[in-house]
Amino acid sequence: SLWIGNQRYRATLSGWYFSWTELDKKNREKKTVSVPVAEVIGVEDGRVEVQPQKKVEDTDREFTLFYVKRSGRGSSQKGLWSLGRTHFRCPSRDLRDQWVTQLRTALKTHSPSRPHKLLVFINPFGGKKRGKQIYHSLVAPLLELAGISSHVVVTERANQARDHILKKDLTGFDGVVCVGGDGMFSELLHGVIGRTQQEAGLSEHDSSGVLQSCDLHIGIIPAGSTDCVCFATVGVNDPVTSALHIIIGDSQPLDVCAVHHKSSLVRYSVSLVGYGFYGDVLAESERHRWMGPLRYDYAGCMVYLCNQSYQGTVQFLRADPGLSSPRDKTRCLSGCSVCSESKERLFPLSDSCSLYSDKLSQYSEQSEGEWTSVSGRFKSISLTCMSSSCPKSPLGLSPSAHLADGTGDLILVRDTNPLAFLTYLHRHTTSQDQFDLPFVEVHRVKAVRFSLPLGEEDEEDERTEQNIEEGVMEHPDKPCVQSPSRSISQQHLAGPARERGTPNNRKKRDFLCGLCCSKPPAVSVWNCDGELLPHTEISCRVHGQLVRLYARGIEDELRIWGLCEDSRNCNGKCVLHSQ
Ligand SMILES: Nc1ncnc2c1ncn2[C@@H]1O[C@H](COP(=O)(O)OP(=O)(O)OP(=O)(O)O)[C@@H](O)[C@H]1O
Repeated sequence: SLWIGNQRYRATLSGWYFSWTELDKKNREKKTVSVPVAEVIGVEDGRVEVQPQKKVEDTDREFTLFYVKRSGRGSSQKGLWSLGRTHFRCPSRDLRDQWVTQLRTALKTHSPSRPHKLLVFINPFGGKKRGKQIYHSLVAPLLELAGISSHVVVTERANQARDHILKKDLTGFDGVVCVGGDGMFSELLHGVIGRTQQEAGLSEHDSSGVLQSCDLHIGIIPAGSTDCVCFATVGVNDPVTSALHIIIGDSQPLDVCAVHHKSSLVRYSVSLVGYGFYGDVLAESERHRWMGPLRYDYAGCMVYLCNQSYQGTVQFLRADPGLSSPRDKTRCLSGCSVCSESKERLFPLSDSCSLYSDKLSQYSEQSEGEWTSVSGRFKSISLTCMSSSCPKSPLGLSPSAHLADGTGDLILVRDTNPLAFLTYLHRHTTSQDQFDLPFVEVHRVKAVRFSLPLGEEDEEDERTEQNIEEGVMEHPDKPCVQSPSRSISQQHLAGPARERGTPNNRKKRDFLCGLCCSKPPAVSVWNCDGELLPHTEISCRVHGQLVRLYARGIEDELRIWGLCEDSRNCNGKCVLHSQ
């Protein structure tokens, strides 16, 4: 027996769950709360509080249990986690000590993959510039409670986090965490992938090459103005929820798309590689950064009104249509079977029992299949390795895309009238099928190539050379990836370099001349996870499960609330994780 306040409970710690059942005066069982041991954050002697400030009252018959608490069933904030806390009173000090010891032992046994030491990068300028405050007030106390040590670096410049991961000794760290937005995540992504390839002696510049998947986990504490990767892998943008996923050592593999130009790696992407509409919107929004996050809405309207479309040829390698399809109406949710079955296909030589075994994705030219080619005028071309859902588009760019099946969804929107294109865009904000339109096609692919029509590619090369001269790209033989990061790309594409008047720079400036100019621009720009790419002719290849995030994908509400150790016998009285 344990007491919470004056109420008596029957508590059991059995295998994977710690449960407590309320008893009435006649010893009849009422509601049960059941917490998976894997979701226990900490067990402390006495009455302990951590929020708003740490307070310890060392009473000798009490202990405090901290655990993951989900927002209530049917809540509008699906996926939101908070820190649950319950003070238990035991009949004696001895029994209290036994409970604490047993719970801590269970925690060690059932949660072997929790991190012990993290390297945290805070971007003090991301989003609303609250990164430091968010970390110190909301995240650090939780890490301390869970016994996780952290080394914090407050960045002083763009790419500092990436360079640190690439060059510094990371012995002892289980994972790297960013406090910032998608740009900071991208720095960590490039650092972790680059470092892993360096250590494996592999070149990132070989577009058909095999990449080593990364053991160092990445955590995201959302504190940016765009936190799409966090939203798509956790389901909400909330620092506490993300911190709790990190603490319990959740592990979500993620496909990564490597973007190459000729024989050089340009960048890695996890959410969107987009040409045409999405490229133009980013380029236009970069010119209005002073507007803050509103710039995206403004740029979206302006680019839509310009009604541009672009000529080009898209070639792609289809993924196996027998495994899944972008129109099969499924959703990639936590524990997705398509993604878990893909592991064996992607890493047939790995020891399936070990999450951390050394593994190489098994791409080979022989098994690639035939390239399909589509030419024409496109309003937009998008490749996404995940649904890319976000608060504005809850189902995302491709609602049935998977996080970790080694494929991406290629969405081709052919030239059409402005009203039809508006219908396509609008459907992203509703549950209507955006692919059920005659000018839209979607393919599940492993690789994509894009080329410009004859006559356009010279100018593209000219720009490429100019960018290389300006230092956007580093030498291909250099082992680490040179990402044309936000700052660099802004500097060289959106910033002063654009104003120099080369043919391409002129073209860039004329994005919005469709309304008034007789000769609209022939070439758009690629948007790669919110960065402008310095090249137009690119090739993309999806590397299955290349990195791992401290996340678990979006949880299926029905599964969570229906999941209970003995749900068949509890007659609905049983609650997994208290509300
Ligand atoms: N100390 C720093 N000074 C300037 N830039 C930085 C610093 N630290 C990180 N950065 C860069 O700032 C960029 C944006 O950061 P982040 O993604 O955290 O915020 P954000 O508000 O979501 O960004 P944005 O709105 O520009 O997309 C990143 O690409 C990162 O490289």
